[in-house]
Amino acid sequence: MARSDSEFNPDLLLAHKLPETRSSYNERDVAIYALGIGACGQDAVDSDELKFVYHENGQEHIQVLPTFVSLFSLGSLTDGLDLPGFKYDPSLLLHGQQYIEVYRPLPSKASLINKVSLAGLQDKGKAAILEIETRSYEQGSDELLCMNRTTVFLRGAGGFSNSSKPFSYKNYPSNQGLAVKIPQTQPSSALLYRLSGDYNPLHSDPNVAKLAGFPRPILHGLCTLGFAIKAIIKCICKGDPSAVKTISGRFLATVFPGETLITEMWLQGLRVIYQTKVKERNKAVLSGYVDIRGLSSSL
Ligand SMILES: CCCCCCCCCCCCC/C=C/C(=O)SCCNC(=O)CCNC(=O)[C@H](O)C(C)(C)COP(=O)(O)OP(=O)(O)OC[C@H]1O[C@@H](n2cnc3c(N)ncnc32)[C@H](O)[C@@H]1OP(=O)(O)O
Repeated sequence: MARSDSEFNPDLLLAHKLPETRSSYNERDVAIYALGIGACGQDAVDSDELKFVYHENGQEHIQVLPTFVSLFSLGSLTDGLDLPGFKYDPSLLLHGQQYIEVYRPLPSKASLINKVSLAGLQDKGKAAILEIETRSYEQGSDELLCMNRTTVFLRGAGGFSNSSKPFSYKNYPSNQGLAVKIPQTQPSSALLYRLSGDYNPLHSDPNVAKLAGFPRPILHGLCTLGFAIKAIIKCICKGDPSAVKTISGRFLATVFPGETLITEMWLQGLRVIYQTKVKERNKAVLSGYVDIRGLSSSL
């Protein structure tokens, strides 16, 4: 892996105000996203999943999976990594965690205003951790639709503060039985998923992947998250995507397109604890929790 030639000035970085961004999506975007996380991947008429890609039974709108909102954080940094007090090699960046809150039913098309802020910065010695919060509103509405907190793990960028008291900032408070096999990812999964808007060549270009220290392109973290949460919606929420209130996930290890993902889940009250493993390597790659609004009485 190449050494990072990074420079951090936490005071400058945290004082920087990030601009609002605008974005929009339509039903085609919603369907392409669902296909990218494997909806109907094993069965084109899957009765639990057709509604995410097609107007099943004449339904008026395609239903939106809650992890779709993770795409709203992709354009958070309009100037890429060009931030004051921050110099970093983007090829060494890995997605560390994703936290999502969905406040209202998701429309199948919308124009959005995204308010972006830096929510955290930590010096972990060998790495720096940066957290970016994106609060999304429908244009013309004062009501918050959803919130994403994206944690990026910046390899080689730690050690910018006093090692006896490493820099740590966060602007928010810190907070059995069911197992399901998720259909395996496809060798082309990252190539399809990138069409939802994350064109980082780490996921498609073998040379870029090698420079970043991987034998071949790796799967987008948010694609793995989408697979896992879709399984929870199927198994626990009886197929109802609007039952999901909050999603939290930490990416523990890389996934290669084509590997089989198995998600185990445990229901504790209205919280689902989950862990996703790559079957071929018996390796945990993602863990976290999902808070749900309620369970239907027939469960
Ligand atoms: C300014 C730049 C921002 C740009 C942002 C743009 C907007 C948003 C876009 C976001 C998308 C970014 C691009 C997407 C890329 C991807 O999708 S990459 C694929 C998905 N991610 C992965 O595959 C990563 C898988 N995980 C790993 O490989 C490893 O877990 C790791 C991240 C390399 C860390 O492992 P390791 O170095 O062994 O760490 P540890 O020694 O275990 O721990 C050190 C400390 O770091 C904390 N930590 C560990 N893992 C994470 C994590 N995933 N997230 C957050 N924090 C982590 C850990 O707790 C340790 O801390 P302390 O306990 O305090 O010491």
